[in-house]
Amino acid sequence: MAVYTEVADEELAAFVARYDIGAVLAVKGIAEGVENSNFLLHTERGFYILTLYEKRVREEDLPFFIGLMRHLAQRGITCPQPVLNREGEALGRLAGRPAAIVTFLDGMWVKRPTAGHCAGVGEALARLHLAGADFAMRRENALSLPAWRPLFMQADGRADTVSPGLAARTLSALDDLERAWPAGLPGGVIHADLFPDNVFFISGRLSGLIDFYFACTDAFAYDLAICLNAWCFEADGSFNLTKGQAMLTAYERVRRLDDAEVAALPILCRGAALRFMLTRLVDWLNVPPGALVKPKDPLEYDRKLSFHRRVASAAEYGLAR
Ligand SMILES: Nc1ncnc2c1ncn2[C@@H]1O[C@H](COP(=O)(O)OP(=O)(O)O)[C@@H](O)[C@H]1O
Ligand SMILES: N[C@@H](CCOP(=O)(O)O)C(=O)O
Repeated sequence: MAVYTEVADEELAAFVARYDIGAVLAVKGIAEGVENSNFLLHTERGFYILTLYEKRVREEDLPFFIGLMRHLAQRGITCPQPVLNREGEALGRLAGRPAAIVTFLDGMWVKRPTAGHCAGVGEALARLHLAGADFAMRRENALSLPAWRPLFMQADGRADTVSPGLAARTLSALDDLERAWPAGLPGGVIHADLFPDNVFFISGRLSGLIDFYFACTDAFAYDLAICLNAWCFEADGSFNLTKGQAMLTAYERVRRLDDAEVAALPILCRGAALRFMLTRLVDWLNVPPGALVKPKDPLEYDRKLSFHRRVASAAEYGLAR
């Protein structure tokens, strides 16, 4: 469960009283997620999500995330909407953290995605990329290539305690990526964390996207690489070509990849795998005492990275050209 910050009942009641959502009837820490503290808030007006922003979210970036969710919703992307308090503000402070209340989205995330789910995500991702085109704000990706070596340094020489050889494998991948990371690919607003737990479905149909707190301005194809990593591998570590094909075909029905993006896909997939391996590794080695959180396995992404390092072209992900 990701609850890093506890909220006292009186403090919560005073915070909620600033909104037009009635009094608090119940509040529960949410048993998913690893980044922020999330609570399901039941008030006299219905259900909401209360988020307290934690370590990786910079307070100055919050207007970008809040503005983006509103912008995307206006363009037909179903995502949580920030609730404004009586002063017209979406952001406040609670228990010493920046905090916001957003609308509750119906739907469930899928633990075992099928090729059909992967197609749904491919299409939704491309729609998100197009919908973000006229969003006026920019936010650099704080977890892109320049951040990876410093993140690895945070593992503080302890990588090999997680798996023998992990430090050497990571450094070799980092060297390769720093030499060849592509520049100038088509880009704009990307979600940057569209994992299964951030995509809701109702009766097999995609019903909404959540968790825009890594969203930023970066290459569209990198976002697709993140999704290929997160959705198209099986529990035994194998890449499922049918799922990759379903995702890429559905994406391209909405937004066609250009030749440079197709050529870059293998290295983008390596970068995406390394990025999630590194944040997971740092979190695995630094669980805050008393936090209710289940850290995610960094080695899952170490194995995915090894797979991508053997990939020669986007055809191996299922892209037909
Ligand atoms: N707007 C929402 N509507 C419904 N459930 C939500 C909403 N936001 C978050 N959740 C629930 O909370 C969980 C954790 O949220 P998430 O934003 O992924 O956490 P984190 O900020 O730690 O990444 C989700 O998997 C989902 O179950
Ligand atoms: N998707 C990331 C973790 C990001 O946080 P979450 O709270 O959305 O799960 C990963 O799997 O490493």
